[in-house]
Amino acid sequence: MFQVEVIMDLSSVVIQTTPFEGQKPGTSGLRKKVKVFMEKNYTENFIQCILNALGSKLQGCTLVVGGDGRYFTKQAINIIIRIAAANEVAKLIIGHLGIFSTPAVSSLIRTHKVLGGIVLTASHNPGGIRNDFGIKVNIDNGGPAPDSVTDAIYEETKKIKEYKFTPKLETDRLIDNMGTHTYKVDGRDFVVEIIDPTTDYVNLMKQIFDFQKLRDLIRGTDKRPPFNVLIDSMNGVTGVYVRKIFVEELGAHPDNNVTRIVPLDNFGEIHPDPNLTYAKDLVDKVKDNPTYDFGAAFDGDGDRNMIIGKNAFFVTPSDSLAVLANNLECIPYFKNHGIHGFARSMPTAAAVDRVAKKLGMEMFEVPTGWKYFGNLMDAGRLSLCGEESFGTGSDHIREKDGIWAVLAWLSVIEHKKMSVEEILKEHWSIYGRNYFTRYDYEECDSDAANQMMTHLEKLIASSDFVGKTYTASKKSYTIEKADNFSYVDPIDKSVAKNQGIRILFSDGSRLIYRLSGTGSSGATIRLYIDSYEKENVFTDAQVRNCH
Ligand SMILES: O=P([O-])(O)O[C@H]1O[C@H](COP(=O)(O)O)[C@@H](O)[C@H](O)[C@H]1O
Ligand SMILES: [Mg+2]
Repeated sequence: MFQVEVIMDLSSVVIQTTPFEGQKPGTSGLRKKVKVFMEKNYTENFIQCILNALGSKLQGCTLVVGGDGRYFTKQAINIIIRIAAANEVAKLIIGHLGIFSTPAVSSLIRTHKVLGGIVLTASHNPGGIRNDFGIKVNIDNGGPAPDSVTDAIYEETKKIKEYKFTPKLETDRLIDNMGTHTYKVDGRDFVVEIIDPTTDYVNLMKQIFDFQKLRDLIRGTDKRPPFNVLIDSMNGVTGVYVRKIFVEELGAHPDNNVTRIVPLDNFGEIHPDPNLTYAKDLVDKVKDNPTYDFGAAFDGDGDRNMIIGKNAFFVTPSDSLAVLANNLECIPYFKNHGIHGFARSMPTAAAVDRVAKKLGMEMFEVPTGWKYFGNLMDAGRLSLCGEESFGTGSDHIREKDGIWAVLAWLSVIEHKKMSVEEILKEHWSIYGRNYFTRYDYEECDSDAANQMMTHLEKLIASSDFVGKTYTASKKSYTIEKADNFSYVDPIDKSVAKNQGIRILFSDGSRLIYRLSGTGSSGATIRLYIDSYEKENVFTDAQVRNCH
């Protein structure tokens, strides 16, 4: 660590620009192909619009900046530094080499009590020069910006005429070394602090979990053999955190217990998305080696997770949420902070609702997007939430958190002294099972996808739709209700409309159609099937839901 005092007084300049079409943030920030972000002024415009949308809070503020290290991260950071300096931002806290996982940004914003952050990621979308980049804004609670903020940014992008820039501020290799750099820009102090991306986050995890118990689980003790894990970072940002937490703190073996833990700017040409399709490598390794008791994978920016047990026994994200909800006493954090309610996104299977009911907890159903959980957490009404899209998290931060989810699962396993499969089977025999499947239709024509949604909307509005009965595999399903999901935030009363077509059946089963908000081109249609069984709980979900 070092301090650099740059005495020279730098001046900012104003550069003329014109708006770009389509700079509308999606579910989780602006995601486009790298080559789009590389167009002259494209990234500069968007950054200036973010700062414009911050309004009077901008002057003298501190922002956290970093991301999953994908291609174009360094170039984007250099642009952010020069634009922030010219716009009277007082300080940027940036991860060494530009690296911060999304959960780490959320944590840093909270621990440093700063105005917000700029997260450079396209999450699970492939990286590299031919693939995706993304820019996302987080607000002062550490969470993704709500619609009101992203709408304001979008409005700015439609009318931008100029951006401010500090051309002589030398950014070359700035993020390669940790330390504090102080500049004079237009007579004001401007500070860039480059920090270790792991320190704050590792400390947070140590406060939440019992690291000694987790170490005993992984290393084994006189009384129990080592619990053999395989943690797969999929060449994404979690690699640096996995090395610190699993290898250095918890004693996992660097060759046998962790894999793909060096972040690569193209994720090694894979799709860094932890699911059965894209994390097949992990699934195969755990299947082929019966000594593995557990496997987990994360996405590019570290907020998603997938959990599998011995023989690659798969835990759906919806079940993962329900199991954790049922076992929070295994995690020290919740003993200290209490448990204040659960939530899930609308398409997520309703397994957690049953746990909430049994425990007498408040339960919320929100639109897809982690940003919808923030207000409830800030109001002290939500402790644990999750999404079918491989997101699980708690009110320790305001993002979903992949590493947290794995440590939570290991805490439950340590406490219950049961395997992943045993835990799931016990859960289903108590609560019944929500069989869940999702089908994705990617890169569809956008107009055609929109027409399909319009058609569905008309269909569910027809007078004889509700009450219709369908029979499949000797079971009858009667439509009880159908709508296009809309949500009124219980805290600030903001309204989110058109969040997906829901067809709800009288036994609690559901069919949901929605357009994804995270792609970078074309449309992705998602079809979700959630079907509840009280008794028949041990069938394959694909088989069950295809009937
Ligand atoms: O991409 P991430 O990991 O930030 O995940 C993002 O998108 C997911 C949905 O994606 P889609 O709109 O494609 O269904 C959301 O569930 C999640 O809260 C959001 O952060
Ligand atoms: Mg992600």
